[in-house]
Amino acid sequence: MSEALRIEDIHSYYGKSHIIQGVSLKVEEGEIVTLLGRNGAGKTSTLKSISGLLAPKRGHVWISGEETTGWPAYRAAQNGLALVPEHRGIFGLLTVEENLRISQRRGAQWSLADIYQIFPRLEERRKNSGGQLSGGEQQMLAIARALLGGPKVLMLDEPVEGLAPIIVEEIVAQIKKVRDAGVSILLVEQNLAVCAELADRHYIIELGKVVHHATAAEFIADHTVRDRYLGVNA
Ligand SMILES: Nc1ncnc2c1ncn2[C@@H]1O[C@H](COP(=O)(O)OP(=O)(O)OP(=O)(O)O)[C@@H](O)[C@H]1O
Repeated sequence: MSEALRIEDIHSYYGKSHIIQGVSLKVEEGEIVTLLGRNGAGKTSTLKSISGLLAPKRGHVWISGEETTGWPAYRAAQNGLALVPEHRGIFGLLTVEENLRISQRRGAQWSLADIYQIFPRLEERRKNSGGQLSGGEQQMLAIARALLGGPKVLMLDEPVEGLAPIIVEEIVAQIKKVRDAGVSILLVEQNLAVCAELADRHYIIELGKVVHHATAAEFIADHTVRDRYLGVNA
């Protein structure tokens, strides 16, 4: 198996605040890996450090074996990295189909037909404006737009936060289909049932440091980890 994403000893700051303090992790090709932790642990800042939205002061980032450390976000995106941020970033005044068409990259492997196969609701809603969509549909549109850029690695920041259980199930199934289509995924998510269902491996981060790493089976078996690091008795 080869590595889709690797970061090593990343240190990032907001002003003088040393927020990310030496994070290392990897996502192998075809894997879904989660980054877990309490509020403020540094999960979003880690994704920003990988994508180039927050320039790390130390450490290294590789995407599909190519070092992209310090690259601006648009260049990392061209090299196969996509980030779907928490506040979804879709165009509310454009229709669903317009939102998709402006994200299409010439030569990328995803067609609109491929997208509609994974997200049939988007096809049903293709003439509606982005602003008319439910929260779950907006999340699907945000993921679909990211895919049209042809990423090798997709980073999702809390994709099911605040959504009804039935929509969560739908999005979980869609994320699996995206993985099955060959996209490797780094997932930040607070819903532990979703993480347990989707992921091959988990990293837990606390105060900007990775404090625990577990395979899917270890994570499901070891309830003390959830209590200790995540503050839940799940
Ligand atoms: N733009 C910013 N400027 C200064 N400090 C920030 C900024 N963004 C985040 N922080 C701080 O950095 C720390 C890590 O935040 P981050 O958003 O990465 O955490 P998180 O694990 O994603 O948490 P959450 O689940 O609440 O989103 C927090 O203490 C937060 O207050």
